[in-house]
Amino acid sequence: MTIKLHNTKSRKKEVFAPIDPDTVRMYVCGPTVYDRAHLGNARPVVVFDVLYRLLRHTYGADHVTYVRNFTDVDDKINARAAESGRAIGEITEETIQWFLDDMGALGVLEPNHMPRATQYIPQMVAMIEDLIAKGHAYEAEGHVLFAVDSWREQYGKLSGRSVDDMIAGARVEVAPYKKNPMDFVLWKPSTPDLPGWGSPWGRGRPGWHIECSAMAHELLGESFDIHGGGNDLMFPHHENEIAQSCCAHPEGDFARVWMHNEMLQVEGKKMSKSLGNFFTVRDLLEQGVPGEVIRFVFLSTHYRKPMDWTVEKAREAEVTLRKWYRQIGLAEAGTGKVHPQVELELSNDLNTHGALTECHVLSNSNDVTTLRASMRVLGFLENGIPDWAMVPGFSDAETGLVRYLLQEREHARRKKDFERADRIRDGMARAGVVVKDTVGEPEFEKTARFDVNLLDELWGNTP
Ligand SMILES: Nc1ncnc2c1ncn2[C@@H]1O[C@H](COP(=O)(O)OP(=O)(O)OP(=O)(O)O)[C@@H](O)[C@H]1O
Ligand SMILES: [Zn+2]
Repeated sequence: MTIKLHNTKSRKKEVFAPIDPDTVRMYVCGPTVYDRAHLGNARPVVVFDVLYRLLRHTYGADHVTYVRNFTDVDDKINARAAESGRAIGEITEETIQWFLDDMGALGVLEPNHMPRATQYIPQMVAMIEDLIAKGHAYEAEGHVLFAVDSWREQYGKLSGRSVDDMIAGARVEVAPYKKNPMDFVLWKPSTPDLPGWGSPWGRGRPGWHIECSAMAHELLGESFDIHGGGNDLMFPHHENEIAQSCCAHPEGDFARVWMHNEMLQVEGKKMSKSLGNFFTVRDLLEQGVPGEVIRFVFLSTHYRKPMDWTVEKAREAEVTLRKWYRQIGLAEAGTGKVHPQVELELSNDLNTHGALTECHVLSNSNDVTTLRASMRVLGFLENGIPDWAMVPGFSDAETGLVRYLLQEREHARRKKDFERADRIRDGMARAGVVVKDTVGEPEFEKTARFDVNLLDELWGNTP
């Protein structure tokens, strides 16, 4: 199967061929951990999870190495600690767990490596020393800065800007110790109250960009296949990652394919913490929106298009998923093969919308085993049919049937005819009725595979 991916670097869809055919290597920029992930933050996580799944499906589960970092040293974290009076480690630890729980609820697989920046400080220091030695960085007032002029021709290629345009257009911090306003921080000094590590330039901490370069190099080498992230990171973060990595390791070419997802928006503006127009993934989950519904809404739009979250989209997604789960449950469907059209759509630059459209076709033709396999490759059904897909509510007639059968079962039990009691219980389970024996009256619920005909039959066949 040929996978085509849109490469931001070439601005084209390219046929994907891994450097090492035995192991595809990809890196995605992870969150800075000081607060709950908002819905926008979840978009790249879900998008690159689908890519990870597609690569595993294509090359084999053990032939993909996916790295997604945690930025656990950052001024935003320091600020949060200062204002809350809590320890930094406590905040980052808690936030990482929140993140993993929330993304898990969206059906996201854990990457193979989730490096934390604070565990790679020696590698960052070594890389910075190397950059200084090669003439791409300089020390000034306890800071180390990357000298953009040392790489002027290349800098800005990913985002398609020239250094001069960037200087004119960007709001860059013009510190007196910078030789060029575009120069960016690799290392900065820490005061005693801030986290810091010993270095040749005194006690300090790394800049954000060098973190990703160092972790990617350590875990994936100087050339790897795919680098992903939101398109808001393209400049300056990714541009700076490229500059650092290519200058420190000129023998490699850092990432071959650069993929960027578009933003989740709220009324035309990026959902972001700084704009304050956000709600968290946890908010939605607590409102009772199932994680798989959130996932479905994300995958209904191509990752390179901006999108909104709407209640209507969530409702439609839920109705569809319920229908599909019910079909799969009713048929007690095993897992067949992923439909070739679903593979084709996903291989075409992750056309998840097209893949879901094909799932609709499979549902309409009641090809449930293929539907099941196809949904799984999209990251649904990971833990079987979820509780929320249970069909709510019994009609009066159905309730009458269930009550009658429960009475019969109770009757049999009293007469110690346990075989009959069990037959009734099992028959009800087959018909998709789950009975919970509680202290008073037994409670019962429908599952997605509820079938009134089976219940009717049981009623007729229970002597
Ligand atoms: N609205 C969004 N849609 C899609 N991805 C987003 C959105 N906002 C942030 N991201 C992604 O989430 C990750 C973390 O971003 P970040 O911590 O900068 O969030 P943010 O809300 O933009 O914060 P801030 O407003 O403080 O910059 C990045 O990979 C970024 O690309
Ligand atoms: Zn990064």
